[in-house]
Amino acid sequence: MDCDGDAVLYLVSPAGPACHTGETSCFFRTVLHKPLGAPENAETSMRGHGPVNGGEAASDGSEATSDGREATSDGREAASDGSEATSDGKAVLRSHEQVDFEGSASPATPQFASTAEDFGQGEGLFTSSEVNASIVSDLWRTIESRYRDRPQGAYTTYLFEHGVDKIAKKVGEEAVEVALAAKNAMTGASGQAELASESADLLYHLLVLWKQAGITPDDVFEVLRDRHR
Ligand SMILES: N=c1c2ncn([C@@H]3O[C@H](COP(=O)(O)OP(=O)(O)OP(=O)(O)O)[C@@H](O)[C@H]3O)c2ncn1[C@@H]1O[C@H](COP(=O)(O)O)[C@@H](O)[C@H]1O
Repeated sequence: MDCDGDAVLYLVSPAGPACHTGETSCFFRTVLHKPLGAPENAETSMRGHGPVNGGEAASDGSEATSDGREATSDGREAASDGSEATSDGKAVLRSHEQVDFEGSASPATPQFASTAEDFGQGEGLFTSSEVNASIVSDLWRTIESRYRDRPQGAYTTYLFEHGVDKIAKKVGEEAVEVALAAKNAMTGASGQAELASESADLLYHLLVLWKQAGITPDDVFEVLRDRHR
């Protein structure tokens, strides 16, 4: 409850989509902040789909963007230059609002970015890695819900039901597969794709192991932060 007793904040776990876009929550975009020391008038970036400033629904059920442009039928939004956002349906939005970091902002026309270059990769501001890293927190939330709800048929439930020995064994197997894939990756692009895939398997099983053993990604990230020079 807040200081004057007129607002209560509940942390809930939705059973299904709570957002009109079909997302579990309305808060599915990631905002990347300007790094300390970056120049004045640096831009903020957002990841997600749907209108930036709460556009109104069009008659066909699609949504208009804040500047009146209409979303595509599959939920993606058209960019001002006619290009569309990412093919996985998660358009990448980039607000060109000028932010002075004293709290005031002057609105400008929102534009839509779909490539790493659009995010300023190479400019030292925002990288696609920072944007993509949000999948780890999404995956962690799913793993937590599997631990809590144990839906039948889910592979994560299967792992939790078999316990720490099974999960630790899977982590060991996946780690060996990563090591072998790394050897192949040295000889070409297909090996690199295999390494990326095996690494994803390892990361997933590692997150499941953390959950089973009672630690969180934050516990690990704090260790990394402490070590970082
Ligand atoms: N990221 C993953 C993920 N990565 C790998 N795997 C599974 O890990 C297994 C690895 O394959 P293996 O051949 O080594 O293992 P297996 O023979 O299938 O299983 P075992 O009998 O050896 O345990 C495969 O079944 C993969 O599907 C994953 N399973 C689930 N997720 C994510 O976890 C979330 C919840 O998934 P469910 O619990 O399945 O709903 C979703 O977001 C998924 O995308």
